Amino acid sequence: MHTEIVAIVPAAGIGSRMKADIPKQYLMLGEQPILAHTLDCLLSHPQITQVIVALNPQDEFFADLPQARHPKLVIVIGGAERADSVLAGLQAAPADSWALVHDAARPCLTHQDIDALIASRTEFTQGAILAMPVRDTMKRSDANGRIVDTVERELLWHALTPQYFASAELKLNLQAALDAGAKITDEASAMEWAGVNPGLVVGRADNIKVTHPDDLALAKLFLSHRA
Ligand SMILES: Nc1ccn([C@@H]2O[C@H](COP(=O)(O)OP(=O)(O)OP(=O)(O)O)[C@@H](O)[C@H]2O)c(=O)n1
Ligand SMILES: C[C@](O)(CO)[C@H](O)COP(=O)(O)O
Repeated sequence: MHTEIVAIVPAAGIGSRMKADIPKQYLMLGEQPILAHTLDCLLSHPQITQVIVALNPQDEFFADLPQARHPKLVIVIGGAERADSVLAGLQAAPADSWALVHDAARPCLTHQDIDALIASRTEFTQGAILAMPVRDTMKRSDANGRIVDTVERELLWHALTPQYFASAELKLNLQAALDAGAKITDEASAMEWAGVNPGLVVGRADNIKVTHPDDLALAKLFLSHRA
């Protein structure tokens, strides 16, 4: 059974936690911006037929990226929240495709992890996400920063991206969850809202999301080790 696989890249954020003077996806990471690294990984994967990028309506940087002219690329306008940007990408996805939704801010993704996630569909037929088991003891705090209790960590995971679902099912469930006012911070939470139990595929620890200023040096170190 051949299924078309598209990548959807929410890239419409402003990166406020990064405290930079430009959106974080355009901060230089070695020789090119963060988003360029992310796009290179997805555009070069042989099973990905389209890369749909959701941009901020005020984006003034994307057109200058060499990747902007790639024949596999499709541009859509993102929305107020990440989920809205993903939904805009899903509107442009072929109806019978499967979507790999991947944060622009995760530039250290590898083909190895993409291959593992795509292959997981034989086991997780309703979709799966890359994730990392929690390694530290996990504490829950009160509003004053004091420990309330320790959370059992054996079954806790860090959700990563890509997150891999049938485009039509994800679009339907994401729209319904948002219409119902559900808090949706990743694609799996929309599928969970609809009663699906997505699979968890162990991903690389270096597939970090560049969120705070010190994440940039870490991402640079990870990519330099690849080279
Ligand atoms: N309205 C939004 C908000 C976020 N994103 C994208 O979703 C990804 C993960 O979100 P996050 O790391 O939170 O990025 P920002 O929202 O830009 O960061 P911040 O929350 O610090 O402003 C990023 O690639 C970001 O560009 C998006 O496409 N549309
Ligand atoms: C999708 C995600 O990267 C999974 O961990 C995360 O939920 C994004 O959160 P953000 O606050 O939008 O960065």
